[in-house]
Amino acid sequence: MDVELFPRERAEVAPGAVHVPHWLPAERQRALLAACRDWARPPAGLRTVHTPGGGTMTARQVCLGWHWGPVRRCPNCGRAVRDNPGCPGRHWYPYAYGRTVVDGDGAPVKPFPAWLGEMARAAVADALGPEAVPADPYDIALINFYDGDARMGMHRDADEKSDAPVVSLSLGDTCVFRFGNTETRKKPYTDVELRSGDLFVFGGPSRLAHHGVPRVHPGTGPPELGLAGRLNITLRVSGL
Ligand SMILES: O=C(O)CCC(=O)C(=O)O
Ligand SMILES: [Fe+2]
Repeated sequence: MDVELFPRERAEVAPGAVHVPHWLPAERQRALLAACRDWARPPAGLRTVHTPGGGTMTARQVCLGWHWGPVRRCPNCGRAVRDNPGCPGRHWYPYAYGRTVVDGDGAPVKPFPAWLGEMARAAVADALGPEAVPADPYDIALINFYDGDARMGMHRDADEKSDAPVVSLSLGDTCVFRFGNTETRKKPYTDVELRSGDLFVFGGPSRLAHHGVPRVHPGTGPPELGLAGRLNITLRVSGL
């Protein structure tokens, strides 16, 4: 139960970017968490991601439908991407969607369930209106798990061919979600508090806006959910 003095209201943070507080009721949060726990198990389970720039992501990730990872071969010189830091091709197209966990156990990516696609469509309709629901099916889920000091740097979700809105659902600990602009990683941006059950949708002119998670507040999730840390599920249309 929310016991806030001032109930949190839905807000359009930028054109096409809408925050809907407590979109998922408690029992749907529990069901989604149970599904995430299954997806996180091997094979093709939760893994540590090495970013295109050579860093290591502190949030661990599992993908459904399509796996987001390094392309196996550099399109420029044909060598394995991580073996050729000097090759300019590395900077053109280092990461892409594929069907196997090339940077993990090599297993096929887990399927994207139809019910998750239905949830994404309902989320877009609620947040942006029925006319914003894409014709193409949602077919990618990226599930990020934040524990300890995990966070996520400012980036754009730009590896999809479709411009369908991205749907983001949060479970567990509250975080600061920074939603910026399409031009730079820097200001102007708006900091939004995402709590367990919150929905955030970004499409239209905000589809390629930079965003990130500068902070997660440990121990702030609903105790009855039974999750230490934060899970974020982003649902996307690949257009592939
Ligand atoms: O954890 C979040 O709220 C954001 C995740 C994200 O931006 C991504 O997976 O691309
Ligand atoms: Fe993102």
